[in-house]
Amino acid sequence: MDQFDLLVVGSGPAGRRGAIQAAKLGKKVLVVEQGKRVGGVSVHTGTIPSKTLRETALNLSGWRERGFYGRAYRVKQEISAEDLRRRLLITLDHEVEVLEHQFARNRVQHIRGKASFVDSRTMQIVKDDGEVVTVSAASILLAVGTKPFRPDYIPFDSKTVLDSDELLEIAELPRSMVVIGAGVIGIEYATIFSALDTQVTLIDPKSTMLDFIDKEIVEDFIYQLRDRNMKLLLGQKADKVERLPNGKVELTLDNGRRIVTDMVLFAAGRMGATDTLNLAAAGLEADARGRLSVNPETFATAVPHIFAAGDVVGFPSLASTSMEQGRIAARVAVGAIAKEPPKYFPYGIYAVPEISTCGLTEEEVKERHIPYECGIARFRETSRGHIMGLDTGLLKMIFSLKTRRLLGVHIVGEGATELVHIGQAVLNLKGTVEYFVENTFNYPTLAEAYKIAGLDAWNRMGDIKSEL
Ligand SMILES: Cc1cc2nc3c(=O)[nH]c(=O)nc-3n(C[C@H](O)[C@H](O)[C@H](O)COP(=O)(O)OP(=O)(O)OC[C@H]3O[C@@H](n4cnc5c(N)ncnc54)[C@H](O)[C@@H]3O)c2cc1C
Ligand SMILES: NC(=O)c1ccc[n+]([C@@H]2O[C@H](COP(=O)([O-])OP(=O)(O)OC[C@H]3O[C@@H](n4cnc5c(N)ncnc54)[C@H](O)[C@@H]3O)[C@@H](O)[C@H]2O)c1
Repeated sequence: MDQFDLLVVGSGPAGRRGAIQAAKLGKKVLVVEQGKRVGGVSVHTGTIPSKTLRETALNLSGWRERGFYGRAYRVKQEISAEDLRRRLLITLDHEVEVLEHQFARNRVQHIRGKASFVDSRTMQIVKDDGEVVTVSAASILLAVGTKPFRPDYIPFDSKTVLDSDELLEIAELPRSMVVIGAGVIGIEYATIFSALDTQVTLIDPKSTMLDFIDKEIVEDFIYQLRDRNMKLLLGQKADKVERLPNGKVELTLDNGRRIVTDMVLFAAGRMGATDTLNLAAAGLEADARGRLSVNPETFATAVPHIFAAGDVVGFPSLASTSMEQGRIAARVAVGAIAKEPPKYFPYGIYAVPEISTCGLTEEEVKERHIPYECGIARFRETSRGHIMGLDTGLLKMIFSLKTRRLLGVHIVGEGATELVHIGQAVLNLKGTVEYFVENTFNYPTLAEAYKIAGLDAWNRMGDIKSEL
């Protein structure tokens, strides 16, 4: 039986970063991955495919140029599912190639198979051909991620009623689509398909959406979705979903309303992929959603030499945070020093338009009774915005009146997920409104919106007090 310093189950962002970190510290590392290729949900069905699809949709539809040339502008008149898939396959190939090269350079061994516990230090790996390999390790990192939540009352068929993993395989683009679940996945895909001229209806039992995002940003976002004729049915539930003989799908909502559509995407959350790990043999137990509890600083589970990181430990379930969690877990596992990441990390929602945010929302600032001032800039006020033909886009910053420090930055619009990092740096370095007022920004850029929003707040906050 082979013996390793660290055995990593799963090759997504958490597993991959953890494995390479341990290898960089000179440890003998094995990664087990059940999928055909390394990369995890992030590379094969989640982050990278959805973002590639978005990029292709925006490029081929000419979406970014419509501010100038009108809503009828198209780069390609007939966009097919094949057009979308072509770019996807090339991007995924590159991602996997880079990852395999990283493993090879760092002497990380990897094996294809399904891992499950024999005891707390031993796992068996069942390969595709049925061969069983047993390995043991001083520490184990569970980075098994999640799979889509698929309740029994939804008649999934991979063609007209699908989950978000299956959506990438569709043969043709639907003319109409109902998305069930207005979480991040549902919203991203709903807006991407809407940009491709699919008539999209988004349904969620909750009467609000994106509750963790600043309300003003969500209101602006919703306005933009309605303005382009997307239907938002919030506070409504699909009680029944039936496939019709003519190939369409009929939904019956809890208020009796019926909707007939070409395709249904069910995107109502994900479950930790722990059901086949035989956790009990290691002395571990998952919660009802298949997730594992960990110490938030070390990512150790209840069994001290078994760690878990990434989506399997729950919030925030991002590729970005999963990578950091995996790295920290691996460092702790092999006895190196690990530092907690800064408190505020960015959240990027790659909808059309993008939303990105870091720090406290205005609602949170109010709840904490912090006296504050907001600064707002609209992209259409920037020269770069004029050049790009933008008539939407909003950047909002919130400052403490007491310390003048930036408390939160919230953006909706073109480039939001890139722009947010300026605010994130100022926030985590404890910068004040003066940073934006005193520094010169490149011109013309969208980043100039920071300057405009900074000045907007500063004009109302008054000049710096002498005691500061
Ligand atoms: C549609 C979609 C879009 C997303 N977009 C973004 C985004 O834009 N930005 C962002 O930051 N995040 C995004 N995410 C979230 C992101 O993909 C996840 O946070 C990230 O993939 C989690 O990484 P992970 O390492 O925990 O596991 P995963 O990436 O889920 O990988 C886990 C791997 O473990 C393997 N595995 C599981 N069980 C076993 C076993 N028993 N034996 C062997 N192997 C096993 C699986 O096959 C899988 O390959 C998105 C997710 C989805 C679904
Ligand atoms: N850009 C990004 O960072 C990004 C993109 C996609 C996904 N993700 C991650 O993936 C994870 C999963 O995303 P998600 O959108 O599937 O889940 P989610 O939990 O964020 O949202 C699920 C939505 O479905 C609704 N819902 C729950 N049960 C339902 C039911 N039975 N019928 C109808 N609606 C129901 C909920 O009200 C909620 O609005 C998230 O945690 C997210 O962080 C991140």
